[in-house]
Amino acid sequence: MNKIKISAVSYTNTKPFIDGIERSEVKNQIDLSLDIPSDCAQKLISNQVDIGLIPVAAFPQVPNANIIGSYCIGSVGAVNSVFIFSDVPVQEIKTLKLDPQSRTSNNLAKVLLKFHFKVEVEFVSDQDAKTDGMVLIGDRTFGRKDDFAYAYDMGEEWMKFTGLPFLYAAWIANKTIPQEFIAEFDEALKLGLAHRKELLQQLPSVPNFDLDDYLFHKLDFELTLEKRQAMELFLGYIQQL
Ligand SMILES: C=C(O[C@@H]1C=C(C(=O)O)C=C[C@H]1O)C(=O)O
Repeated sequence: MNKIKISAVSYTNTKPFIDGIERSEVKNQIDLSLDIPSDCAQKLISNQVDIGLIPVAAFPQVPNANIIGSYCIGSVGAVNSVFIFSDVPVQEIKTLKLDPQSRTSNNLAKVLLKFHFKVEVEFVSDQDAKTDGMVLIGDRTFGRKDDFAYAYDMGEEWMKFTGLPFLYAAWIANKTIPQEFIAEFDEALKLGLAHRKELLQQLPSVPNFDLDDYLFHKLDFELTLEKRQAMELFLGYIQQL
């Protein structure tokens, strides 16, 4: 049987899932690659993989997109790894650098600035540009909050804006995947989440960052109905940008 090709996020947020796959027989049915989120999305869009843990902002670009399983990368309020870092208060931001590794959080920044903070901002892709602030996601944000005058946690701001949790990335397929495989894959993800304590013992500690709190309390991996509603709402806002 051909292996199912999967691209997953290469950040710490996905390590419990990878650990669960490694612990399970299902790994023998998978050809796994770890990529930055923007590449996970690109690989799924261009059919280089069958399933990706991809930024939900890219969902509309995926042919035959369907969410599989019961797990995701989400948060209920603050997530502590998706930020707008800035030198000035948000109301004074005029220019903002986007994160080339992101698809969801770049759009989330645009949505929050326009509809929640109600400020008009110019968005810049050039990483060398001098701007009032920047979007930064993933491990590169760990312990960085104090390096900037202002740090806005976008999971927290989204919750203030909508009263909903947020869905950053979901396991999305670009074709019909056999139900039997999905069930086995989902069990592996569940197993990985159940072994987070052991995983934490293997991970090197990060200065000024509480990894235990991050993997147990900030990230929320359950793909709930509310998170799906948040995704629908978010995609609707993106269309109004
Ligand atoms: C919580 C996070 O969620 C992520 C944010 C993503 C994005 O902005 O496109 C994509 C995948 C997730 O890794 C994070 O990376 O810190």
